[in-house]
Amino acid sequence: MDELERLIANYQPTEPTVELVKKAKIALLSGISGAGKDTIKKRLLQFPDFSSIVSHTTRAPRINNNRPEVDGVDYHFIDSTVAAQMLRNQEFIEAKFVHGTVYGTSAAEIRAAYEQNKTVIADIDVQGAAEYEILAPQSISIFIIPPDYETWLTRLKSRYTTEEEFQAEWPKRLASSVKEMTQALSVPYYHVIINNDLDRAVRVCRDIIERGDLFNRQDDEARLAARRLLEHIRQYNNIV
Ligand SMILES: Nc1ncnc2c1ncn2[C@@H]1O[C@H](COP(=O)(O)OP(=O)(O)OP(=O)(O)O)[C@@H](O)[C@H]1O
Repeated sequence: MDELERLIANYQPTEPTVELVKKAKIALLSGISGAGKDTIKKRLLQFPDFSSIVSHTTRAPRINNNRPEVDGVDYHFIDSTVAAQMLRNQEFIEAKFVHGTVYGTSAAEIRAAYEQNKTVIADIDVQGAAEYEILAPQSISIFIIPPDYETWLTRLKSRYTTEEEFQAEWPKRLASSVKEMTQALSVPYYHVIINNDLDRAVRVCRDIIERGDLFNRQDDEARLAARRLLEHIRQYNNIV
């Protein structure tokens, strides 16, 4: 086991960090690939009461959706020496070691937002949101879905220049989308948002974040829509 792996295996956040995470205002945006997480997050960040959580990673920046990742926006790109130092200083809320790469969220990201009374927004997978539910049960978890199967495919395809490129990526996206949606629908804490009209989706997101963890009929209807969409995805792709 190398030094970084050992530091992560034994990692514990400080007590003040644990406390901070439990009282911060946190909104988590999950959803299937192409549902609109990034688009909605960017719109929310235009309001002064939101800020984003940018994670740290030791991996190199790469091209994402035809765009090179930007330091400080997509991730804080750090080397192994800095990562080891941050781990020793207990600067992270949590840290992971995935295929030789360190990923972590620094407490400073949340502290700055907390001191300015802002809500932090993170675009996170269902597994990550489940971990936040334990660390920060007050966080608001939102699962974004496209309005229907055809619209989803059109939006996903719009990212690729050729049909071949799309087809090469599709099996991976399809499998992870079915998995993410199935997991999201199996837990009670998600507010589901149908991203049809973008302005409306952003407004609903803001309303949900402001009103806290109360669920209402609109949430039930959106959950039903998510179940129907999942059924359609399975049917159209012969997934049993
Ligand atoms: N309400 C909307 N109406 C029309 N197009 C939309 C809407 N929301 C998002 N889109 C478009 O759909 C595509 C996918 O959106 P986005 O990149 O935000 O998805 P994502 O959930 O972040 O995906 P991924 O997890 O794969 O990065 C983009 O081209 C975006 O411009």
